[in-house]
Amino acid sequence: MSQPPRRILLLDAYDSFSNNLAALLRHTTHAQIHTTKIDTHTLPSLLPLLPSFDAIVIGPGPGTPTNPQDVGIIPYIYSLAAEHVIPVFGVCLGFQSLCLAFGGKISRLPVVKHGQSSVINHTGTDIFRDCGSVDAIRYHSLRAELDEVALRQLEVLATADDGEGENGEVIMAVRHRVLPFWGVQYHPESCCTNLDGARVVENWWALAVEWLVLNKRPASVEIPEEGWKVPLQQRSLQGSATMDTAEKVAELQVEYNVFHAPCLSIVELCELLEVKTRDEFVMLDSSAGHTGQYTIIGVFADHLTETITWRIEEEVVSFQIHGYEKGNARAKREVSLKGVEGGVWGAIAGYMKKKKAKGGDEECPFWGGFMGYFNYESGVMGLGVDVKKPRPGDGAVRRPDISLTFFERSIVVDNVSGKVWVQSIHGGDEDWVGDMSEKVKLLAAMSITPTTTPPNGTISGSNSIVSQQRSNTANGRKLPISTEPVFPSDMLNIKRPLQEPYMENVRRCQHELARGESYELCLTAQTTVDIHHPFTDNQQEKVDSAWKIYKHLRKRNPAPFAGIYKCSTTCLLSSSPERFLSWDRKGKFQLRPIKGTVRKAKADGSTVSRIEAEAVLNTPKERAENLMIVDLIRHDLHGVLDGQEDEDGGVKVTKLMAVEEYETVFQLVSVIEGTMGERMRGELGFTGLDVLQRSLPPGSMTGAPKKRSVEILQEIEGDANAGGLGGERAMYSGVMGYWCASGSGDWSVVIRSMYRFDNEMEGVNERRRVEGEGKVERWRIGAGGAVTALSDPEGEWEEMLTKLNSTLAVFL
Ligand SMILES: C=C(O[C@@H]1C=C(C(=O)O)C=C[C@H]1O)C(=O)O
Ligand SMILES: NC(=O)CC[C@H](N)C(=O)O
Repeated sequence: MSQPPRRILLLDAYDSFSNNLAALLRHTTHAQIHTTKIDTHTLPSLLPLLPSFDAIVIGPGPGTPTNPQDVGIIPYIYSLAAEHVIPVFGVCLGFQSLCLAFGGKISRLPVVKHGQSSVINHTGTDIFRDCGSVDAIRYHSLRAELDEVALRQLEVLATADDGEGENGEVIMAVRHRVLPFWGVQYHPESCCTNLDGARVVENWWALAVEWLVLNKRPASVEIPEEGWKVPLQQRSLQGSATMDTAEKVAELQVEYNVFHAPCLSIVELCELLEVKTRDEFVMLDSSAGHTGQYTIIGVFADHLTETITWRIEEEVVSFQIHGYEKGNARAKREVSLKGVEGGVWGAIAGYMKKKKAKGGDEECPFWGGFMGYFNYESGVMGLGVDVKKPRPGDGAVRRPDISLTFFERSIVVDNVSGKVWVQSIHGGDEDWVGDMSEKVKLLAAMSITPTTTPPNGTISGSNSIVSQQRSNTANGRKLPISTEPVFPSDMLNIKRPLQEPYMENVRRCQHELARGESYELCLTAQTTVDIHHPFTDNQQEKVDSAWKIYKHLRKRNPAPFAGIYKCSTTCLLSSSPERFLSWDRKGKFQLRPIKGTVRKAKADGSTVSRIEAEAVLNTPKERAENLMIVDLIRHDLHGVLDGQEDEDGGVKVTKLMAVEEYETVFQLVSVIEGTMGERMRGELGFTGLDVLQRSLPPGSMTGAPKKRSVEILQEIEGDANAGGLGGERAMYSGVMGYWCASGSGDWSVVIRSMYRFDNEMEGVNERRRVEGEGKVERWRIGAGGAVTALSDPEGEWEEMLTKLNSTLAVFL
């Protein structure tokens, strides 16, 4: 007779590492892991479910075990009546709660440990059986102390010696002397805890099963669906997207021309497409090495190109078709989100569900599809955190929190090989593809100088990204980087955050870290640049500096994830170095968080060398900052890719803390990858959008644990003097990128960028016009950095300025 599966209940205390623990449990125990939040159930609703489980694991989390709101149902687990007792393994907050439940005392560590490793001294017995030398990662501000009375109930299995100058000896693991309860203070699931450190989970499971057998606990029964409160299986956005039955899935045939144009200038190409005079222009631009290879331009077509926008406050999503006169009834429709599963995300997924592109060139990353942004607040909403209202800058004109344009026509340039694709998924669009190809070829031909182009049109030596990047080249020659500001300084009014309030915010963050509320907080601030345009008689003339500024930006701060999104009352200009999330057509996912920054320019005018940068980035402070985000990102990815009982996303860290060089900074970068299984992508209808939605906002911009950190930052970032917008970040800290109708996607973190709202510009204009001073437009630039317990406020201020200046430099 086959045994029923073993099941473990994982209680998640709103941490950003819980899914890593679930993955480790799944691999080592081969049991089914079911996760629920610490406050989903009350004791009466949980008790009837307990026979369905063989053990409970209580995860880490922010806050303190003495605060009922931070621990929810946890204390009840340790005080279950004898007939309900079940084996338990507590990690960090779960461990501290175990100690507290049996007489231990919780206090603050004099020196907190977040993302740092320690040698664990252990007994070599019990859950440490066969564990050799344990090197483990710690994320805690609090400690458990056990006096004689508590020690009668709990046995210490491991400690770490932090030295008398720090915390002295800190308890790292305990077990109850009679009951089947174990706990560890360190994080066995961290990717930098060694194998011997993770082995405790395997040993615990063996001991737990032994206890189950000895105590003749009956085999677990099926989980009753009702009473469980959360769906046992996650649903995909497309799986739940309702489709108009009249509408059918359209197979969109890609028509394309591909040719070599190695001397094509991206700037000239944009100008050919009338970037200077158009109200709307969208381009994802790669103007420097590493991950940056392609430039993708979405080409607007009258009466065809559609933009989807949504604002958090609204219960409708708007669809606007490009090119109609204002007021034309066909230009815009609004669709109610009432009853739409997945809300605006479900609506976006449903839109894409009907569009499947085929027949494009596999080598080309984008065939047609969505390009646009999700701002920071749209991600915050998804965490179940309220967005602060009223939002600054709000005015008469609608400012979307999500804006995505569906492009049927596009031009893609491979900046390494010089290949160009002109493509359309509109069907019957050969004429446009043909005409546009001719125009682009002609433009490229005009730039060609015989010395740089081989006669047969192929390119030699194209294997180095850097050597073939054409960002700062014209006709193959490297241009000197222009240091001319875009506008004369008397036209500008720049308002930077003030140093003292910013440093005070760093200290406030550190206070929260000391209290155990967070392990790392990415503090940010915003700078405004007002451009005062001289008065002209023609007030209708549109102030458009965007292209002028962008051209400078791509020269001054070349970046792999640069871009322009000028559409629907907002304009975003980015020169981001950071990929957030990409996925290919076969379901392979990649995240590439950056954490750890060194400025290249030294005070004496010389430049920091790579070796010097590596020395700085190899310190415990920088490595800890990066590791915390790596563990958080692993959690985000595991959360979706391992979501189904029989699915294993194979989440792996493929690059840990590599030093990468950019125009003005060195950065510490890690790469995390995973795969979405065929069943998930096929039958269950999961797409990259599911991963994107559940991973926003980017962890590198929040800190860990994500939810609590976001709440804390909303409070701290309110102060206007410190560059706060009342807790709002808007486009900054969001993501920008594409979701191709072929199934792939690539999204960057919106940093080293600037953005503008039309209403802000016009609001100021009106006043200025009356005063006869002309027009004013306002750009905002966000910048910040991760604050940890090891940060120094002055250093954080400098780091924020370094990042700010990589973008602000175009105005200086
Ligand atoms: C906050 C910013 O950057 C983020 C913070 C980093 C850090 O703390 O080292 C590095 C890259 C980004 O994830 C910014 O550029 O404004
Ligand atoms: N990782 C954790 O669970 C941390 C627990 C607690 N908030 C502390 O800081 O000590």
